[in-house]
Amino acid sequence: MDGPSLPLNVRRLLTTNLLVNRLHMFVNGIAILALFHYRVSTLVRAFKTRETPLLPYLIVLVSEIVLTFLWVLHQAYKWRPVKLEVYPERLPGDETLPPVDVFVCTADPSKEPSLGVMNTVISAMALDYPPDKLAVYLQDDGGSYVTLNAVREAWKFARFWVPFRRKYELKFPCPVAYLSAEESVDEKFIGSSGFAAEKKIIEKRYAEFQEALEKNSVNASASVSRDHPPVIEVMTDENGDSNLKELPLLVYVAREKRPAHPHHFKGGALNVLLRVSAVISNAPYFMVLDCDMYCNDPSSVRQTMCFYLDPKVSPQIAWVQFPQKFRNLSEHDIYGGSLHHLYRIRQGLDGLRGPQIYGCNFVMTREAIYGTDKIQKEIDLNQLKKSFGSSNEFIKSIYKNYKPLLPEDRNPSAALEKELQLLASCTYDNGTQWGEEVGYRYFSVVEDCITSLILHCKGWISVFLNPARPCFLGASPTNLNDMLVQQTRWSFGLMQIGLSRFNPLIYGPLRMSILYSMCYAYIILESLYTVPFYGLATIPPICLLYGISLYPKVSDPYFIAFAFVFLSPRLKHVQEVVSFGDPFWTLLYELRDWMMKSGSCYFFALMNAFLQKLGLHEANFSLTSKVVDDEQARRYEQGIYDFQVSPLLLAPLCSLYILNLVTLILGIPRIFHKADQFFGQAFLSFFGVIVNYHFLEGMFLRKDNGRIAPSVTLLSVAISAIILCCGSLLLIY
Ligand SMILES: O=c1ccn([C@@H]2O[C@H](COP(=O)(O)OP(=O)(O)O[C@H]3O[C@H](CO)[C@@H](O)[C@H](O)[C@H]3O)[C@@H](O)[C@H]2O)c(=O)[nH]1
Ligand SMILES: [Mn+2]
Repeated sequence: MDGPSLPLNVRRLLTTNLLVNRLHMFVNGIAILALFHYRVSTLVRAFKTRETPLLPYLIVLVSEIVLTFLWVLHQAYKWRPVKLEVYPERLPGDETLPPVDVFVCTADPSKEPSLGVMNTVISAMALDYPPDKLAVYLQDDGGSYVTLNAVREAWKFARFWVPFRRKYELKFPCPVAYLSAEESVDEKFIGSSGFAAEKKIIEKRYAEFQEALEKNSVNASASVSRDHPPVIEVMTDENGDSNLKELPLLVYVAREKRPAHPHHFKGGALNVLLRVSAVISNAPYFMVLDCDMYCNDPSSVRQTMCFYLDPKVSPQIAWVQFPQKFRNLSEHDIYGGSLHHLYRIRQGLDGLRGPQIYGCNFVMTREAIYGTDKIQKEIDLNQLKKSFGSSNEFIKSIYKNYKPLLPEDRNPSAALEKELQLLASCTYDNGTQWGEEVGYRYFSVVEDCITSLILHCKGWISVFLNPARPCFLGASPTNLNDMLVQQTRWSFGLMQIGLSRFNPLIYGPLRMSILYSMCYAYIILESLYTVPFYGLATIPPICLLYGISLYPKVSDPYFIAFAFVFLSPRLKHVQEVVSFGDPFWTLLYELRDWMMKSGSCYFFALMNAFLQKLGLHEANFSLTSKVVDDEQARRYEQGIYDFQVSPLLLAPLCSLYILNLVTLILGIPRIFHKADQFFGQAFLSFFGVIVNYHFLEGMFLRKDNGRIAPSVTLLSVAISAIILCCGSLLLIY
């Protein structure tokens, strides 16, 4: 018999990767040391002789120090790669599964169309989990009647969809995914006449549902309100004709919003959901979904139970994280939407303390996010109110044997209504520990990263589950502007943390291992790449123009060290991409993305974070649009860059490109006459110009709408001329 003897989860050390990684670290580390030996000795000489100008030399040195610093931090990810596997089929019977609450956040029906959001909600209701142990909450930050009506329509459709999905054990919990699937997804029942008839009915009802939502969405953007009281509605059975026991709970929540009160973006929304759900269903575990991330595999929550029902590991685990995967990626994923560059290395985190929270697609324990694991039984009520706020009912809910207030018919009593209004009010947090020590932390616009940093520092661990069949599917930005804007927002949020007392280089090592602090430090300080990027994209080309050599001659033995430090990370990249099974051109796209981020997103993130420190900039959350622009989508599909990008984000990149191109052309005579001396330096610019060929195309060769606007090109020419002049003045004379 299988049973207690068979493990629910297995952790495998990836030995080959581990060996390759450590070997690379060792060899590359030595080459870096040789490089710095050269730098320091030439600098000392330059100080004495004053032959070469010092400033350009120092800038290049600082660039190399920052690059090395980030490289060292990055190695922590590669130290101990581990893969986790789960066996949900070995789970005990349904009666032993714990309840789970699902939280979906949405903010604006004009940017996040209702049909998509409702498909996410319905897919969560249709998970393969006992319906009486599943509750789905939709938090609407738009406070929009369009969304509320859509939820009511979704509830109507779910009454048919959920039992249908369950009865035929369909592998697709999301209606639109099931109905538009190309392959035959239900061949198991294809012969049975009952199934065919039922599927027809479902198709018809889905069409009606879709039509109702379309009608309902006409005034979507006008329906969004920033000034409204809390609205909470539990969907229920007005006519008494459906069996509520077969359907998970569905609750619409719009927290109170007032212009004068900070609402803390998604972190604030999730904290309201934690409180509201506590007095309605109070499951010990909750799952978070973004509104465009539907459930693709019905077994996702069960898979997480392979950890939570394993007594050996469960007491320390705060969350089980799935990756974000996307259904709309083209073969040429030019904007790096797959995020594979992240997932390739994240295996290393499981060998340490586990992955960060990636915002959605994870199942977490309330205990961890409340911090109640350390609360003693005899603690005084006033003390608890200071932490958790004034609601007695909520405080009762943090104890194990609490019975939530919602009656079986799902019609809230007046007392419950009153409690809900209090818990979803915008002043509830005031004077409490919410956002500070309890719940999602408000400190940064990337609520996920700061919250996981703090929980990891408190001793919690997490695990990363990346099964072959994606459990959740979302939509990735398919144009350059959205990609850059999103990245700028993330990087800004991370820099908020990096510039605060939570800087993991200081905050981390006191509370967790050095290796793990390095992982956090890397993602949080990644924006620092902008420093060497600007340094190396301006100084070497300008110096080339003036015949100042910054790198060893090709005949110099030190040249090998430089060449190695340049080449070996490229080769390591090849190894990682190939062994992960990504197509070869991923190498090029990832390199381009990294350069675009470094020149644009990281730069503005760093600036804005400094400005915020000085009180000159206010943190904001620019929602990514989930509405698809057909022309842009077509270009993305064909692998053609769409440069309809805010000039602010684009001009720095174009300027750097022009600068390198021009200096390279003007420097040709020098390169040929003194190839030995200038090869390295010229190669750097050459590499940048070749890798970023799409900029050349966008500025000078393309004629379509997606090209770089001539005004931006002109502006960039001017900027690069200014950089050239200033650079020459400052550095040469
Ligand atoms: O004030 C807000 C802002 C956003 N959201 C919701 O948050 C989710 C994520 O917003 P989106 O604009 O899609 O941002 P992304 O950049 O795609 O989000 C990534 O980055 C966020 C911040 O780190 C994480 O919360 C997300 O889970 C992660 O997918 C969406 O469902 C929004 O509706 C709110 O509910 N309230
Ligand atoms: Mn999103």
